[in-house]
Amino acid sequence: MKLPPQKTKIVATIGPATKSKRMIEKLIKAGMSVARINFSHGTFEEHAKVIEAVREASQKLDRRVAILADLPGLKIRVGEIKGSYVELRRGDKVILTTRDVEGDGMVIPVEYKDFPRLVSKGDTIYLSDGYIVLKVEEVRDTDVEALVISGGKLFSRKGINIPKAHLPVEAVTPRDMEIIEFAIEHGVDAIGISFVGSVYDVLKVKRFLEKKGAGNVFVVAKIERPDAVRNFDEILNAADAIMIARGDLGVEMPIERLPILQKQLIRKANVQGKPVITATQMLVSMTTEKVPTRAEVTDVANAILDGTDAVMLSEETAVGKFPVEAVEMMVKIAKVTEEYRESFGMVRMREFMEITPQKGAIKEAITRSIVDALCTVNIKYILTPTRTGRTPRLISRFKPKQWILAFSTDERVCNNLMFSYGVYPFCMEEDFDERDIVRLIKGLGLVQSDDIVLMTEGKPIEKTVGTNSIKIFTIA
Ligand SMILES: Nc1ncnc2c1ncn2[C@@H]1O[C@H](COP(=O)(O)OP(=O)(O)OP(=O)(O)O)[C@@H](O)[C@H]1O
Ligand SMILES: CC(=O)C(=O)O
Ligand SMILES: [K+]
Ligand SMILES: [Mg+2]
Repeated sequence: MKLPPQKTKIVATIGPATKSKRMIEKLIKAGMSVARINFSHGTFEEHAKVIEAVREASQKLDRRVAILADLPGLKIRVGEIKGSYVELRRGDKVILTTRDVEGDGMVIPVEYKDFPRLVSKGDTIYLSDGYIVLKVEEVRDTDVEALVISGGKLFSRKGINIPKAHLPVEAVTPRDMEIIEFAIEHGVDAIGISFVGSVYDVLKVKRFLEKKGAGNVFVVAKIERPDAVRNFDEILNAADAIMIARGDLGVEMPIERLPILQKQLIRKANVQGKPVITATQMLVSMTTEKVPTRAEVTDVANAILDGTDAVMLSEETAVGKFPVEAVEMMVKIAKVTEEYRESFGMVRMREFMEITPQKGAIKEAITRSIVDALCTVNIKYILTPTRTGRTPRLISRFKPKQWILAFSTDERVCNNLMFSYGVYPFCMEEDFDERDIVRLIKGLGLVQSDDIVLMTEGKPIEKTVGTNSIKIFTIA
């Protein structure tokens, strides 16, 4: 077998342009690692079909794909607009209303009953990730009258941001809980919590999952409001992974702060060994064009150099004209860029040692010592038997140039390793041992006699102990 050309993981949002089996197969072949379903759009019926199609295609092609269910959360949205969009021009007066109407040029429905209570005269309202800007002129019972400051095409169901408004503190809504139940029933691997405000949002979802016997579902905390940035350390600690959701974050905070914030959040997630997804507008011009802009290509490359585990596509694959090309483009950028990060290992480790406290876990010491070994011996693969996925994730944070082959008996653990840079998971039979691993990778042609590999172990092997040793050996 051949391992993928790139170690960076690719999250692709499935939508109208890609929900068919044929398109999902194409995305998988192109390199999609995670299929994201945005529950802000579409119906349960559609989503159930997508889930089934992803599982079928993944099985047919023998390529592992995780499924991420992204919750709507607290986002206020525009309702349905006649003919799917209206063109708003600078100087136009519009009425945003909570009345149940279909939108046209003058009247725009808003799907949030308390909307008029959130704004007052003079406030700025952003539509469609900040693409359109309005200024509030008058607030009435169900209506908000506003002036278009900066115009553009406004499509149905686009987001509304009012950075000044104080939204309810709890980000996880009753509707989100219903979606989580649906997701569990349909065997989704991971849940993305939108607009996380504090650690309690993460814990609420975690507790619910545990109660439902789905404690192994991955919880991805989406960082997209200032509260989440402020409470980031606690959120990171409780979540399994994070997403830098730059779409909303870039409206809720001064957009010019994004680049540095992205680097800071990625570094913190790396130190903790939690996968991080960089999301939104990465190749957005490919929604309509076959070739991305130089700035977009550079953005993808820079996110990888920052240490992101995964890069994400939204409208590019959900509604775009070139979804397969967008995934292929990310693969190409990743492949070329990753070659230039080799030397990061030691530098990063020194930084990590300065940040992490001395009273770290045994795994912490073991995974650090691997970096040293990789610099000393010509090691072909890092082999990690794992129960929870923790060990391969702790190694992945150093972004080694070797693949980390992970071996687990748990399908869900394998799927969730699809979020981690450079990790290739294999699902094993119960009670597998070192010989089974070597037999498997030899059989697949990944290694030959005389190749040197590094394996992490929990000794004694018959007991449930965490990883506490490494072994470097030559394949017989
Ligand atoms: N399942 C779907 N059905 C229809 N359209 C979709 C679907 N998923 C995504 N889209 C379209 O692709 C666009 C980009 O997707 P994306 O997931 O970034 O959504 P978003 O509306 O910007 O909100 P969010 O902040 O929740 O990500 C959406 O605005 C929507 O127009
Ligand atoms: C992905 C997402 O929710 C955002 O960028 O806002
Ligand atoms: K969402
Ligand atoms: Mg968002």
